[in-house]
Amino acid sequence: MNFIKYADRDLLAIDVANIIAGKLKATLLHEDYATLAVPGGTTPGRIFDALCAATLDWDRVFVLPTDERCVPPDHERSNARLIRERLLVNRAAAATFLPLYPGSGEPEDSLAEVEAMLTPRLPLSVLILGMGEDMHTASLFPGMEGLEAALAADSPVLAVARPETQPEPRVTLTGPVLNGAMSKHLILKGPEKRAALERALSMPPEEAPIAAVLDQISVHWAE
Ligand SMILES: O=C(O)[C@H](O)[C@@H](O)[C@H](O)[C@H](O)COP(=O)(O)O
Repeated sequence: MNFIKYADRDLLAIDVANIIAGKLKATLLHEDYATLAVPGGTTPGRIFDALCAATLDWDRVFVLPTDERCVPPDHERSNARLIRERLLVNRAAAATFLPLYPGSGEPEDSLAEVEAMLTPRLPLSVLILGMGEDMHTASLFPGMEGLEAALAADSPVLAVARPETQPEPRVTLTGPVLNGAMSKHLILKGPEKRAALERALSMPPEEAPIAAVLDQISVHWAE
């Protein structure tokens, strides 16, 4: 695990955007396309604001969420909405979005279609993850019903029951898909999350799901 500390959150956002753009460009030098998975939450927006202006062949990039809340695509808690409003604009508007949830109905009803869409585009070229103070990542929450399955699943995506701390059911990329990304980045802010990450280093993924993806990951942190 490579831990990078930034002087402030703006510098983190600008630098991570540059790093991600560089990884995408490097992938596109030798691949027909690149697949970028990004988190929801309050941290990635500033990164998206910088990344969307990067000069690269966005028309050869697939963008998907690491997880999705089961809400309509225009809902304020929708990760698809966050990505469309903050990342898939400017030059990055040329990228192709791969939704994990169609925005209505039971998530299980569309999983086969999502899996068929996603599988040919794996492994992920670049992965950005966030983490909660409870050491969840994507929608892999400690104590969640179905967590063990999601940590070890053969399928790349699973619908999971509403985590206790969340208002809606989720769809999440599974542990092996996240951990198998070619370039992995964890974005963290605040002392509480740095402490939570430290704790996770000595915990099993069933108790600290972030522990399932820490192998060869770059952690980008600012106060
Ligand atoms: O859909 C989500 O909520 C995210 O994928 C989730 O895993 C997020 O990354 C963490 O909760 C950290 O969120 P912050 O960026 O707000 O700290």
